[in-house]
Amino acid sequence: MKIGIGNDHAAVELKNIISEHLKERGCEVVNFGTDTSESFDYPIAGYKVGKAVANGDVDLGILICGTGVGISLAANKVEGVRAVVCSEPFSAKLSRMHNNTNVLAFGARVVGSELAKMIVDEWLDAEFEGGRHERRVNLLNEIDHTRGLKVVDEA
Ligand SMILES: O=C[C@H](O)[C@H](O)[C@H](O)COP(=O)(O)O
Repeated sequence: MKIGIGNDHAAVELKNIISEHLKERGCEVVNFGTDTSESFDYPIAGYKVGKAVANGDVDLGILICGTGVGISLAANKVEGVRAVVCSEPFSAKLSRMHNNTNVLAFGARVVGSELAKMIVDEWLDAEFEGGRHERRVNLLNEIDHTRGLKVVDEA
């Protein structure tokens, strides 16, 4: 599996730890983030990873900034991206099973490295369940692709 990883200056160390962890799992890792502590604007990395996921250049994306919030917001602006910010493994796992998320974000100022690895593992090991969840993800996709939702707009 090919994973795109992105980060800002707040998350260089955790990005390196998570990249190593991903490689140990057998993943190929493509780095879209900064590698220095110099101030770096998170939307750039969030957009790059989001675009790589949406284009199919990578299978999934992982984003880390101070909180995971800004960088996930940037990724979610890219059509086709469903990014989730998680500080614990349960939501990470369910976000794939129910919401078919394709980008995971967390905060280097929020979670420690061991918890971050658990979040990543639960997310990667989970699978989309489909069924009723597919209908809901399709509604999300409709908003994403058309900026509207027929069931609401035409009611
Ligand atoms: O959501 C944004 C991220 O948490 C950034 O990492 C954070 O805003 C950067 O803050 P600063 O420039 O104060 O390090």
